[in-house]
Amino acid sequence: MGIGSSSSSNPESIAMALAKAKEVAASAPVVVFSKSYCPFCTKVKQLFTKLGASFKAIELDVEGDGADVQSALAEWTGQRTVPNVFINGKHIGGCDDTLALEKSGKLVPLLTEAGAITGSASKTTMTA
Ligand SMILES: N[C@@H](CCC(=O)N[C@@H](CS)C(=O)NCC(=O)O)C(=O)O
Repeated sequence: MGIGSSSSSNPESIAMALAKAKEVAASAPVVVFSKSYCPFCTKVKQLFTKLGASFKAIELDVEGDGADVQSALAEWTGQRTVPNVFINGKHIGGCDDTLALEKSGKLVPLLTEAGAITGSASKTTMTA
């Protein structure tokens, strides 16, 4: 491994990963840093799908620099676990945090404001 290699977790590669994490986090209305085998990640992605919200998922166990991005996210957000959810570029938290937002009725407005939910809301009930 030569000097300047980005394939190991050193401060330099984590700094690069931090720049990437920040760029990716703001690159879509909803971004989920995830792992393909993580049940909490599946749950959160299923919730967004159920709500009709588009999202971008980055599977850190598949990405070559996933470990560095995870370390960068831990430094930046204080959260090392996945899923690590961003809405409108803003850090939301993990699965529990996202589910709590839904329970309190705040998630759909956030998703709508971010532009992740477009068109008519499927859960809207019209009473005559
Ligand atoms: N309470 C957390 C649970 C998340 C969690 O435990 N995720 C596991 C993967 S299933 C994790 O990130 N473990 C550390 C790691 O993969 O590095 C949440 O609500 O998001």
